[in-house]
Amino acid sequence: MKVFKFGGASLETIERIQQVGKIIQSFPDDKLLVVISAMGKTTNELEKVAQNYFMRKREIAAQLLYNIEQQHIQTAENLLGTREHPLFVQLQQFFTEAEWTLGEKPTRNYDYYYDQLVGLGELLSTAIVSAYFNQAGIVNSWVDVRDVFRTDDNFRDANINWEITELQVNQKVMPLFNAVNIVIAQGFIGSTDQNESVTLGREGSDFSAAVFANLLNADSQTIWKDVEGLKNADPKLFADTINIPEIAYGEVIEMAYYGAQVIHPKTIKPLQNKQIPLYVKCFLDKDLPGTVIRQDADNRKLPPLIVLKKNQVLISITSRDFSFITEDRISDIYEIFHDKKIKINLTQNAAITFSCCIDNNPEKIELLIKALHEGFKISYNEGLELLTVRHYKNGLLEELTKGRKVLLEQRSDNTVQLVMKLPPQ
Ligand SMILES: Nc1ncnc2c1ncn2[C@@H]1O[C@H](COP(=O)(O)OP(=O)(O)O)[C@@H](O)[C@H]1O
Ligand SMILES: N[C@@H](CC(=O)OP(=O)(O)O)C(=O)O
Repeated sequence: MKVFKFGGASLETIERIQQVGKIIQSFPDDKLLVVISAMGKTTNELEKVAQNYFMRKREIAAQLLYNIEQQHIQTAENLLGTREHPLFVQLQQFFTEAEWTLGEKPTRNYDYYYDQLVGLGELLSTAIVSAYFNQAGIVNSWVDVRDVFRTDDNFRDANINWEITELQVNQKVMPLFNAVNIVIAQGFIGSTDQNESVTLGREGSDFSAAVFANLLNADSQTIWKDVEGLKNADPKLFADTINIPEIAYGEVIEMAYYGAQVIHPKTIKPLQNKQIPLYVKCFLDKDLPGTVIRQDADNRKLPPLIVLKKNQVLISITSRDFSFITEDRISDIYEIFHDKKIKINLTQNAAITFSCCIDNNPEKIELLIKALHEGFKISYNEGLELLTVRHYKNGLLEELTKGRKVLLEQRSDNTVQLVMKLPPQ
């Protein structure tokens, strides 16, 4: 058994969806559990639907949803060559459910409604791809992963209940492989014991695939991307990046943790726990060697690994009365961050100041400052970059920091982190 994951970029055009079909057909002897994300940037569009709905701008939300509906129906028709197919009834049902949600007056929090609406992208994409594959002779079964992945109700970042999910994988997914070699499931979503839809965090489909790989005891997981493999830096941000043929789980978990937006940080653990290798391959050219991520990869040949997080804010939290920022106060500060669901990317302590670097999310930061304001004086610096380099070399750091002012620096033997300010434009 192999687990494949195809992300939004691989489903962006009709040609790419057809290419995904060709990749799958080139594994005729394998059982494949195929996890699929929403097409292109659909999730971003659905986020706008959720935001407008919650801000009581229901007409705008309905219009945005209608646009998504038209795009998907057109894609489905282009792939199938007809509108006379049960797929269109299934798509209509998904949209009707979303319209019902839009018709309700919001009585619960935003995260709940977000999850009822935003997971729609994966239901649509998998239904379309599954129907198209079956018509093209790539025989498969479609599964609604909300009947399989049981989670808690931590909406927008739900946690898998492994015990129940394992049971449901065995009862509902395994038997499908008696009739077909290919099962298609949605990434990113699951459901609570109350049958409420949840999402697992943005870009969470890599993790969904890893959950399946773990519970199906797969031989391997492959994430099909628009890049030739895992590189030492994001090729969209840096020229002359180097492809990494093999790398250990531990290095990738660090890269993802520091913000490398290529693999979801939660993906590695379920694979490492069962020693399942993770391949990163290019869907544009499946014969490129790509990258293998596994336990005993030789890390000695690794180039410097560079992760750049843009749009950062450095917050300084200072005690008002010159009292020290001791463990108990730090614990209070962390509790506030946890409560506001804000991830801290880097911290630094001084006698009366606790500084931390976070992603710039103005709404969350406003709430954070309000909560911290009572006990502390707050100052912050926007428009920053957080650069992390593992296995760094000094010459390289000079090059990467050229023209930037370093506001904060932390170094260990093999990792350096710099918070930097760009020169004024
Ligand atoms: N270290 C890295 N190696 C390769 N790609 C990277 C790296 N860091 C960031 N990326 C970016 O990840 C993108 C692919 O991931 P993503 O867009 O999430 O794909 P998908 O949504 O299709 O799963 C690439 O286009 C590349 O710009
Ligand atoms: N569609 C979701 C989940 C996901 O993982 O997508 P992708 O594989 O395209 O990054 C998102 O955009 O967050």
